[in-house]
Amino acid sequence: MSKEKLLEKLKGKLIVSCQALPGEPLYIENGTIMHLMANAAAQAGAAGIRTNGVRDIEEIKKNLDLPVIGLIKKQYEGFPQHITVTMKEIDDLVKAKADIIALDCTLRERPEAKTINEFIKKIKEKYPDVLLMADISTFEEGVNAEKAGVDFVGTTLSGYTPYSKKSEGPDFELVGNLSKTLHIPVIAEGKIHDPKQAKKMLELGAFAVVVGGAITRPLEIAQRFVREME
Ligand SMILES: CC(=O)N[C@H](C=O)[C@@H](O)[C@H](O)[C@H](O)COP(=O)(O)O
Repeated sequence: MSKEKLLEKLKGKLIVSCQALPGEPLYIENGTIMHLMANAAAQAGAAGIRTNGVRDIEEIKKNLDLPVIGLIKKQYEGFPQHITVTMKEIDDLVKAKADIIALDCTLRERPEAKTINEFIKKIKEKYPDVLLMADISTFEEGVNAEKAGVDFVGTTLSGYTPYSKKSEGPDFELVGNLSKTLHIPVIAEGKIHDPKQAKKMLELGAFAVVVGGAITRPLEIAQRFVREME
């Protein structure tokens, strides 16, 4: 799919993150049901899917004709990043035909390439046509990712790095500031728990909105009910 087509499909729309990691109730050792989650999202009118790992990307792409943002969660000893950290994961995601590849674009030191800018340069040299979504946690990281040449910036990691803003809900301020400043699409992601919050993200200038746990993680949803009723 061309970049123009992809942008047209995703603009102003909902992207549903369908992920289950080892240890989570919907994770299956020898199989997956994430494509069923993705089918539900598609039936509801979502415009894209975000998912983890080659198996789920391939399974979802077999079933649906929607753009897939792919990532591989894997941590390397001595480094804090966990979303698409080395070229091995990029190679696997390209092979799995992810339409967009999401990767940690924080400014922390990483394995292989010393900096994120070096890593992005290497990826674009190896795969000139690949589309990259920078998962960032602060304004500075978003600005840097745009300069480094990514195609989308997502607020995925706000609240998940030791130095980023901690709050219960989504980071409206970061989405608003990045949308005003960057020239590339900003994707609002992280802790968006109800439709009004998603709509507000669009009003703040977000290009598209990723919602994960509030739609696809039943444990998380049930916990919110239980906590509220205590
Ligand atoms: C921090 C991290 O590892 N986030 C992951 C990134 O892919 C996913 O576990 C989240 O579900 C996703 O970002 C969507 O966010 P939320 O589930 O809050 O709607």
